[in-house]
Amino acid sequence: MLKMHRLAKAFYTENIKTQALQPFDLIIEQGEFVSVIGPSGSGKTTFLNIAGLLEEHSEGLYELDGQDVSKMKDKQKSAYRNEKVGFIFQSFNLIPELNLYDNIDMPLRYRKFNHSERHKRITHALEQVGLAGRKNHYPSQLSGGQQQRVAIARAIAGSPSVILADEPTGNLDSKMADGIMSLLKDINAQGTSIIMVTHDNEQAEQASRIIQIKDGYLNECEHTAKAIAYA
Ligand SMILES: Nc1ncnc2c1ncn2[C@@H]1O[C@H](COP(=O)(O)OP(=O)(O)OP(=O)(O)O)[C@@H](O)[C@H]1O
Repeated sequence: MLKMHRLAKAFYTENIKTQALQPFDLIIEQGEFVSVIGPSGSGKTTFLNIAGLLEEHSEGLYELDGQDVSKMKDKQKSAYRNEKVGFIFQSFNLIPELNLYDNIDMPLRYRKFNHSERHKRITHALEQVGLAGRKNHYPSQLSGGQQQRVAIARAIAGSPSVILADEPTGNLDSKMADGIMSLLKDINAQGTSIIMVTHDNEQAEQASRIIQIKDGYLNECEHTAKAIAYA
């Protein structure tokens, strides 16, 4: 569960203050699928980065699975991030020099799982994304949709409580995008929370909740049509 209370974020560059996120309250229960929409520069990535412990918030409280993350030291925070959060990016962010198996293995090694536990997790994750037969391939030998599946396998192999996806289908054609959306829905149905930034209203509608961010203000929306009307 993610619990944010009066959370806000300001960036300071030289003497300029940018209030990227205005204070907001938000609770996301375990197992929810939440879409985040909003115009360019509105604060979506900042929100996702704070949720994923990649960025510090400047005010308020953030608890991830009952732990107050603002009290954590850097090392403790990265270990907690690695355990609790899976990331999926628009540009896949796979390591080109490593085959699929080793790409998925990287974050698991960091968590010091033993060899057989890692093998079990990698094999299962590759099966779930439909790439079991490709473990020795390299990212460049795969289509964009397949590369995103590897990134999803890497995210789920660690059994995170939440997956944060920043425009996961932004670089894919519509058929591949549909495949990735149904995979994300399957993973969500197994209990993993998903928070997905998207510019695609049809995709946003597939989530159980839609949050719109505009000029740093977060608002809950019942429908994207309503969000567009406010934009
Ligand atoms: N590291 C930073 N330093 C200073 N300002 C920043 C930094 N990161 C983001 N901002 C500012 O915070 C605001 C929100 O940016 P953010 O990247 O979160 O928007 P976004 O909604 O994700 O945009 P897009 O859809 O274009 O990716 C913008 O005004 C941006 O310029």
